[in-house]
Amino acid sequence: MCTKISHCDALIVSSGTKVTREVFESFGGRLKVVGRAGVEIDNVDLSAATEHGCLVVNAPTANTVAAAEHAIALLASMARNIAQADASVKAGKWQRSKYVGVSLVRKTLAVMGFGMVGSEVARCAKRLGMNVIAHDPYAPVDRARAIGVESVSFEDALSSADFISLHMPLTPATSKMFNDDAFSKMKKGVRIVNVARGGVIDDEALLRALDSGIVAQAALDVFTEEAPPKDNVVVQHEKVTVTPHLGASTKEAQEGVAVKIAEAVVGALKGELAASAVLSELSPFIALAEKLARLAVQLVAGGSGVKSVRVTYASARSPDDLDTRLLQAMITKGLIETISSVFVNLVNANFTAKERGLRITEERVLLDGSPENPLESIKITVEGRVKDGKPHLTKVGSFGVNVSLEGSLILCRQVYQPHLIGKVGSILGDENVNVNFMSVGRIATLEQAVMTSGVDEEPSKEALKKIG
Ligand SMILES: NC(=O)c1ccc[n+]([C@@H]2O[C@H](COP(=O)([O-])OP(=O)(O)OC[C@H]3O[C@@H](n4cnc5c(N)ncnc54)[C@H](O)[C@@H]3O)[C@@H](O)[C@H]2O)c1
Ligand SMILES: O=C(O)[C@H](O)COP(=O)(O)O
Repeated sequence: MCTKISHCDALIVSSGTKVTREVFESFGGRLKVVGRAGVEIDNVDLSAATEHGCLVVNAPTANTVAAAEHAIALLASMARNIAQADASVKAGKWQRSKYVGVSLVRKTLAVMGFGMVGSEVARCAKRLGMNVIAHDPYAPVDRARAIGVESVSFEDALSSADFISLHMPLTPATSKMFNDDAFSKMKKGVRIVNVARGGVIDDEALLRALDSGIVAQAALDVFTEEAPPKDNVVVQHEKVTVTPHLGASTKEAQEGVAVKIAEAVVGALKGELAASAVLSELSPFIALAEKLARLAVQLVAGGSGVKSVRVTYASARSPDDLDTRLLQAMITKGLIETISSVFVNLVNANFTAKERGLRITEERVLLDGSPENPLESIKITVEGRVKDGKPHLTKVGSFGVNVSLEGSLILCRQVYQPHLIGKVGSILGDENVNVNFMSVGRIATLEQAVMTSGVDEEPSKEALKKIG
């Protein structure tokens, strides 16, 4: 493929095509945009795209209904053993008592991930007479309430659901989040549907849950490895119904993503601002804006979600001399990409924010002093500056801190008291996680504080739980 495509300016792919660093290198810098005709862009090497100055755009809404309909189809066919019964009759058997199913009406469905697909599944399930609850730490509570769905905690969703349908993106936080611990909290006999990403389920843990009867049935459209090996024990399990990543495979959805991605690619090729056109003086602030937003959205996890964000730029430049469109696009990117499968770039940032009901208001603080430096600081809920060309976090809420935003950070709110720093250090040390710096921002002695630790390695979820 690499020889043919080296004469192209744009590439459009589905989830099945891996756009690797080698593909970008084979273009010799000619490739200007990669279009992902779908939602998830986990098949595109984004750091290679950035290094090669290539925009990546996707079509995040055109297959939503198709995916939701597929989830409902799998839910209903699993509950009534359609796939297993079909195979049985085709094999010349007539086993009516073997395939007695369960009803959906008045049963509780937990929708995990209340975004475009999850909320559509919830609407469909309510029309089928199901009681629907949702778990999504970043979705505004009123989004679920608006359609009569109760937002609940992860544990409450697991313990009260008869059916669980997964609709969150595959991120470091959601990878294998349905593991032995999660299955142990579920109601015995629960039924699970996954049309999100295979990686959110720990396959071995699912197998143990199926064999122990905790999980009565599973219906899977997505897999950790696609196509899964023929002898994959989960795929071959008699209690499992499987389809080959068909969530978006309707004529209507494929036409929809085709039109949307063509428009996005043309828009990108004509785009006002391309990544490579970034004014070099703003470059360090681009990274700062995105990192502050990624941090801010995680700080509100479990709250009512992010609906409106106020951004304050402190600068000695007059407003007319400082174009913040790019900074706002990067803030949108940080706020949405951290919790979603949508890929945000300069071309789609405004549209994506509006589509998710995210309001970003900007204000300026005009500083005295030399306009040499384009910006003194950017404040979201967190505040940061650029020091020696690197993004720095300087405030979390009302707490002053001073930490580099390079690499991974752990932030802990606490009442500052002796031994806490040592305890956090030893929990991380037990996991061979190297702490490259630690700082505590506090208002006064023995008052509320924020401890910020920079770490070289990603600590385990268990370690973070212990620190919490
Ligand atoms: N099987 C298919 O063919 C198919 C089709 C469409 C979408 N998908 C996949 O389904 C997933 C959802 O798609 P979408 O368009 O609804 O995306 P979306 O971004 O609209 O929704 C994802 C939701 O997950 C939530 N989320 C993030 N982290 C979470 C966590 N830890 N716990 C609970 N919720 C969390 C986000 O807040 C967001 O609301 C994506 O992974 C997408 O790739 C698959
Ligand atoms: O992420 C998506 O949009 C879905 O998984 C569909 O992927 P596809 O483009 O391979 O159908």
